[in-house]
Amino acid sequence: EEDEVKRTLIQFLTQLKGQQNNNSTLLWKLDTDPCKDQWNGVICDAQMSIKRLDLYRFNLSGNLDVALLCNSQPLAASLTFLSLDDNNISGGIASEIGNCKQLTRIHLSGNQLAGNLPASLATLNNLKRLDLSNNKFSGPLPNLDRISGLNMFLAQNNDFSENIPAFYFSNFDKFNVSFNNFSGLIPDVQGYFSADSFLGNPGLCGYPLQKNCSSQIQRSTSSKISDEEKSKGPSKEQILIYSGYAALGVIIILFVVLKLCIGKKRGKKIEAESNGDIEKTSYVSRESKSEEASKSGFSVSSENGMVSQQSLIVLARPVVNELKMEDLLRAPAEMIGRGKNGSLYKVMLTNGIVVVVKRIKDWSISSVEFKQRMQLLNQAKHPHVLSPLAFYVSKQEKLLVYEYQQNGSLFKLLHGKSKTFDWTSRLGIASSIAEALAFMHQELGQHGIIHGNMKSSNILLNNNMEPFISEYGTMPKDDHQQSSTFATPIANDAFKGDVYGFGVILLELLTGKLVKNDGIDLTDWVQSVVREEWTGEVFDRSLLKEYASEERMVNMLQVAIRCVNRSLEARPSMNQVVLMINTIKDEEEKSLIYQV
Ligand SMILES: Nc1ncnc2c1ncn2[C@@H]1O[C@H](COP(=O)(O)OP(=O)(O)OP(=O)(O)O)[C@@H](O)[C@H]1O
Repeated sequence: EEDEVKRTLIQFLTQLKGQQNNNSTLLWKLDTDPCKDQWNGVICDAQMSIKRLDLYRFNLSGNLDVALLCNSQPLAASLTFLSLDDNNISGGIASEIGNCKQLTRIHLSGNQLAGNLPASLATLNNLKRLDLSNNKFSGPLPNLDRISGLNMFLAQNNDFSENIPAFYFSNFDKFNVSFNNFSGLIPDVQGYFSADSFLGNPGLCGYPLQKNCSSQIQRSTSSKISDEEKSKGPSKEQILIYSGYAALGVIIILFVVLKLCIGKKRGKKIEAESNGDIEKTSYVSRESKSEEASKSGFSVSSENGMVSQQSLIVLARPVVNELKMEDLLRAPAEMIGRGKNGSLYKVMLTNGIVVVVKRIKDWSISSVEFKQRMQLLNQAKHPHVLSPLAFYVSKQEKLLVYEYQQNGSLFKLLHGKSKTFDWTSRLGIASSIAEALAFMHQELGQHGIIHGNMKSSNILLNNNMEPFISEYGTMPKDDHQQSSTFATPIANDAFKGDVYGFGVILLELLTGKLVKNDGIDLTDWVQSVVREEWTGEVFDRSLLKEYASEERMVNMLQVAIRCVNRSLEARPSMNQVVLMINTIKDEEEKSLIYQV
């Protein structure tokens, strides 16, 4: 299978390279490994699956053969990202793209790609970002509104035609179809996009363009009708069908009128019999509403104190498909935490799924910004970061719904009663969390989103004891920070706060000690012990008992100490931390092989 994947990739990449391109740096060879030997533009995950093909500005002038790529089952099952931006590639998008179901991003901008888009594009349910701009694509757009998570669609400077289908514009942060050949009425953009997104399409009309639609559409429809009328009058069959419809219409109207008369008579009778009852019923239902709300331990209120009608926005459809606010309010719940930035409830839904609802306190972020933040968090998915399943936002309330993690937090595991937590597992957790945090910094740093509250109670463990960073990007910031940081690149210092938090988690993993113990701060204590050259005293006794390698523990301690350095500049970036920890992990793995 590995050989087949390699062969397919080489064929795909060689076709992309084209005849003229003799760029010898693009070495994709059968006797090497795409992941281990780091083929140009091929990016793999820790499990050595090919995740990304990033060939942006590779000076490629060949042909795009998506069918080849997506007909390879292992590649189709792993590939999440395809970027060929700014090359000189020709060809089109074959319908086999629909097999590459894991794709979240497709970037094909700035090439010579042409032809119609296949309908199968609309079956890529995980797709978030699609950039087809600056190519020669033509024909109508498929109905991409079926992809609920799509939040970027760029198709400017092509030759697309016909109507623009409706999209969920409120989900989008970028949308551009300017300079094409679209025609007809622009769908309702709900104020999310300006005329710039639609300019340069002569046949397009309506808001946000300054071109009134009614006259144009009326003209075209009336000319169509008169053309049809001119071409032929109604046939005999048509006259028969129309008169049939008319007769049916008369019967329906008679039936409705009859029903109305009977209903009115009955209504009058009931009203006369029980005059005060209507008042009573509406009062009871209001009361039962508030009863329902309090059942779950939390209720959602709007300005006028009533249960809000705004709905829950579901992000992870397969897990909590169709979850509604009423389901949350009705389900039995138990409060499991009350921190400085909100309370946490464990909620048992009627379908057996257990979720956790975080109610965020005192965060003066606007609803629009909060929604944008949720969308960005939902895009930046990492296998070791717990993404919200759904959220609710109003002026008064901000709720986040997460999947409940059976095995609790790393804090509980380290400091709770059961202490069967060996060195290899600790190393595995450190490495997974470091990779996840580095990934999130890279994906969301440019939007000013960091974790902001890295600590062992925010590292959760699932059934298989796999770790997850929870509550990423949900930490309210001070107001003065708030207005200045959101949606703008943030200073390096903010990342370094997360690096510090991660360093403290490493110290907890190495020492098994609490962050604050009898007023003594763990970082101060570790640093003082190391200064006195009693480093061995630092480590958790259970690690020493299992004869874990002291050399590797010392190396890890050095990483932790660098992360908690008082000077922000002296702290490494999370990418550097990942490299250091993975070197230690590699050494550990090699030593285990030798032991076997
Ligand atoms: N999705 C979840 N599944 C299982 N346990 C969770 C989940 N989310 C949080 N917890 C646990 O619930 C407890 C309370 O969490 P909460 O977030 O309220 O407090 P905290 O993490 O201790 O502090 P902070 O408010 O600063 O985040 C913690 O022990 C946390 O590990």
